[in-house]
Amino acid sequence: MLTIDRLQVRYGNKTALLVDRPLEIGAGDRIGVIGSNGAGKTTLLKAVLGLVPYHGRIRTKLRPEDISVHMQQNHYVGTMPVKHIISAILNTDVKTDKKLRGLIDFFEFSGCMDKKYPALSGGQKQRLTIILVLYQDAPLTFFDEVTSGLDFETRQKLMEKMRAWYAGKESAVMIVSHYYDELERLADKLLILDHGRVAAFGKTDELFRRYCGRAVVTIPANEKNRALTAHIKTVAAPAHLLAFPCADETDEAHLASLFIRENIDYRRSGTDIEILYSNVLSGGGAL
Ligand SMILES: Nc1ncnc2c1ncn2[C@@H]1O[C@H](COP(=O)(O)OP(=O)(O)OP(=O)(O)O)[C@@H](O)[C@H]1O
Repeated sequence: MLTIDRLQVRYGNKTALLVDRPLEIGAGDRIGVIGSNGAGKTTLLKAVLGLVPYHGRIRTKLRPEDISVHMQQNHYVGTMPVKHIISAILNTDVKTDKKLRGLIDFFEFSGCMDKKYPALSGGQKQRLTIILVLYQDAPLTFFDEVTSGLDFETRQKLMEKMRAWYAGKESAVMIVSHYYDELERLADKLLILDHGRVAAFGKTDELFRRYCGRAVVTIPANEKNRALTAHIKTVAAPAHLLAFPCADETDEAHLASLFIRENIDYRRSGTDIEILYSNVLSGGGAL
């Protein structure tokens, strides 16, 4: 659908993004893009959309109108009800357009239609833009931090809706997010950027196996737990956790029985994107 190859974006004399390997986006892909502030995530979307000059190649048969985008900041007229904004932007009749009604119902937005934009909550504002974006049924859609600023519960609900909306659809989605939990729900591939470079790209489960093994078991990083596990191999993890890689079931069972015996709360995961991200950045590798 779209291949990004040897892409370089510079702002002045500073390289903001350098993609040194082909990144392929295919039909049905759900690609999560992660990286710390300034890693080049938005710059990548802007290059694909032709909003910034770049060197390199972006190969696609998609026409500009086949790509839709939900950028971080959106502003709408604040003096008229939202329903008029929707019908003006989409050039359709809100009352009779079945596809639009379906989206409004799906995202539980009908109660907001008579409100003005400034009167909407953060989550409602995001749902408005999502409805406008999804209405286009584009083969490829970019979402740039759709849920930033929303509370945990609203984020979870919105992501669950998005996941359900896209289930079984052929359209490809690329979603930039700082929230690992929502990417775990939505993305099956990951693009990890670090200081403008591609640190990793691939299927989430394959990357997980490469960097962390079959699973990781995590426990709180306190003094007692450190002492107890000093002899056990760890992988990189956020500061509040100790993470132990497991190559197979036997490793998992061994750790679980130790932690049960010692009455330590533990968590097992084969998909934890935060741990995966930590290990990609720390240059960790296979077990
Ligand atoms: N218009 C611009 N002019 C100059 N530098 C820019 C411009 N836009 C972005 N940059 C710089 O390019 C780098 C990448 O920025 P980008 O916005 O792509 O990061 P990001 O990964 O999306 O960050 P965030 O998570 O904070 O949104 C940063 O160092 C940023 O300061």
